[in-house]
Amino acid sequence: MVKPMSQLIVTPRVYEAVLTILNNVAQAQCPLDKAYAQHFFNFDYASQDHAVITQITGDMVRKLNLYSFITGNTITHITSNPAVLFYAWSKIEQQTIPSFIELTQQEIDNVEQLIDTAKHNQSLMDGCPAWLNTLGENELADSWPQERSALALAAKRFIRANLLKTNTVELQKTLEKEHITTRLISDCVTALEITSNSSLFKSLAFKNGLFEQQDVGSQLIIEALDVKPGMRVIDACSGAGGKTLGLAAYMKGKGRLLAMDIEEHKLAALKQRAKRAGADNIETRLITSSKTIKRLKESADRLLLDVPCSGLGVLKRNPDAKWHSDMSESLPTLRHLQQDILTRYSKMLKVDGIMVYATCSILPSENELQVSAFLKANPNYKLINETTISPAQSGFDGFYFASLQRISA
Ligand SMILES: C[S@@+](CC[C@H](N)C(=O)[O-])C[C@H]1O[C@@H](n2cnc3c(N)ncnc32)[C@H](O)[C@@H]1O
Repeated sequence: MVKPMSQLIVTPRVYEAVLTILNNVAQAQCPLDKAYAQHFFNFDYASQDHAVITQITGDMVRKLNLYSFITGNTITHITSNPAVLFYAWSKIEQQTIPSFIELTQQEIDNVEQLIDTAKHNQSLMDGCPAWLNTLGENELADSWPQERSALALAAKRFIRANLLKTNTVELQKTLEKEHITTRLISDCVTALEITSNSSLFKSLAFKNGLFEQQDVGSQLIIEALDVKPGMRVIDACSGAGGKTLGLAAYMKGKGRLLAMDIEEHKLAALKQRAKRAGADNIETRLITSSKTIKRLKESADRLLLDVPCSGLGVLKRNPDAKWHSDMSESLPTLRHLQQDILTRYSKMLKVDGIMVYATCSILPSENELQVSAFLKANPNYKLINETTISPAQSGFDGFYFASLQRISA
């Protein structure tokens, strides 16, 4: 069972908010982050209530199949009996039962009996759907149960200090003045863990570009590229620039950093974020055809291929992904795309240059097996090292990254 952070105060307004957001995710198939964004755009809450809403909704979305088993409602109709749902949540998360919910003795007995039954099925207690359990067992064998349990926990919040403007020690002091408390992370020079419930994005420190929210694994991928000021660097699947901005900070504004993606709106968001971060050596380029890539042949000292993947390493952060698809169609397509990107995009690297292939997955079929297949077909690259960040062992999100060097044309 998850140990609660503290006893949460569930007011009728919090209760209604959780049900609305949950309905949007479970019934309308809205991604959790969008459901939060929509709700919090329309309604204002005190920061304490905001935190309670996201914690309870997250607890429920992480284990929708468990709540479905206990309430007797399908996942899409999980909110049909809200009092039973909240009672079950209080019991599972060891929280105080909201004072205003009313249940019959029979409903209470039923829930308690079903929780006792569920405790004999650890996969159900971990909120793991059958398709994911089979996939995890096939790919990770004995290490899967531990990873499965780790992926069922609430995600911790981490930020990356923007080295263009500050460092972790200085940032920690600045944030304290805004009542945001943090902890230094020994494994990573840019990371702080947020230890208070404070809202980050309303802080002055965020508006001034002193940090970005980012998991430690992502920050370690940035570090692995070992970029230096003056280099020519390509981030070929940059998205909205989570890692591009970190790379820019290590480059100290010197050299050329090209951020590329196939989605224009992501590159537009990157430009906004770069402005706030004070990162002015970033150029964005939309990939419109294979020519965009061919024109950059042998041009990069460093190349990041942060490829599209199943995202199964970051289920703590995006638990809704477990319920929206069983990935039986998307996973083979993704693996094919990953190998295609490795094969074609690696040609942008100069001889002696280093590229990092990265995913936010812990499945070997998206990670080490992709890299070994690439190396077999391309003996002009060599593996320098590879790392899997295990959610079970690290407490962070799950990632994989491999550094490869091009040894000849
Ligand atoms: C894992 S995400 C990247 C996240 C990003 N690097 C970050 O740190 O925030 C993968 C990205 O690859 C992009 N993508 C998908 N197919 C692509 C392709 N063929 N070439 C380049 N980028 C692609 C997606 O739009 C998505 O933004």
